[in-house]
Amino acid sequence: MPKNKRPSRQAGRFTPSNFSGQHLIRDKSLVRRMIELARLSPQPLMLDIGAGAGALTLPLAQEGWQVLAIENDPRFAEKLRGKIGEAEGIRLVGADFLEMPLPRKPFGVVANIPFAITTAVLGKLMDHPAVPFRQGVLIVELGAARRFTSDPVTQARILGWRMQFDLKLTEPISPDCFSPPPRVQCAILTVRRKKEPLVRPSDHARFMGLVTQALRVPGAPLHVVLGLWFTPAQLKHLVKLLRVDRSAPVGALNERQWAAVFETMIRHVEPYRWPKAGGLSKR
Ligand SMILES: C[S@@+](CC[C@H](N)C(=O)[O-])C[C@H]1O[C@@H](n2cnc3c(N)ncnc32)[C@H](O)[C@@H]1O
Repeated sequence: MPKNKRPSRQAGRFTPSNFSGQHLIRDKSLVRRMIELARLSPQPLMLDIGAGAGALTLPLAQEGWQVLAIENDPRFAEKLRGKIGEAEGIRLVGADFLEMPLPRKPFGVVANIPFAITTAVLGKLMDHPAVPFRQGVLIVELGAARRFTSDPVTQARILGWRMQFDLKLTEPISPDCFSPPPRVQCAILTVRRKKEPLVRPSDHARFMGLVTQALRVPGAPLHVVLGLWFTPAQLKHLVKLLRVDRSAPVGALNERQWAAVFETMIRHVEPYRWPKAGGLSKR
């Protein structure tokens, strides 16, 4: 049995489930749409994460991009190698994206990623602002796209991404665009690095330390949570600045308000009271 195929019981028999998320794009208009979106902020180098049989790899190269295609299933990698042949501008890596080193020069991503590792893939691209990821056009589960883009943001990790990047649920896509069709609705998620991040990249780890602790209980009242670090007088000033009720849930703050909380902490709270920097995955 291939490494990534988990057996599942179906109609009394063991059948391999599609654990690697091998839902290949079969609708060419979807490929054209993704390329159109990628052109809005082009990078010379594009990563196709989970390249499969090359539905995106080859059209991207034909449009003039240098493409780094990554595929960890050796059968697909071999098939794709044959298809690429002498085509220029494509490098194929047969590896697990989550384990491989990332390019050091700026890059974008255009990919139909396996849904099972969506958060891990996005984390590898966006947890650390020093990673030179600039923009992405990604097919993800509709539910995940909603979670990444909706307000309020109650998960520290997603908040961290949104301080550095604009994430947008661009459009829903029908499962019929894929073969075999996934059981869930899908969407195009576009990501673009902000020109002006809401927190300086050099402060990102410190910011993550604050929000990881502050959002442990997103429903807790703001004054109770922020009272861990701010004095009553500082808190009074902060609540006024944020224009919120001091009893509002801490998880109701938006990105700009979090930027203001952080800035106020750096300016007015004595460093020995700051929460420990952290909350980042390993690179
Ligand atoms: C949803 S399919 C997309 C295939 C192709 N890009 C397309 O759109 O037709 C996801 C692909 O990712 C590959 N894959 C799964 N996990 C991976 C990983 N950790 N690293 C690299 N590729 C992976 C699967 O083998 C599969 O080919």
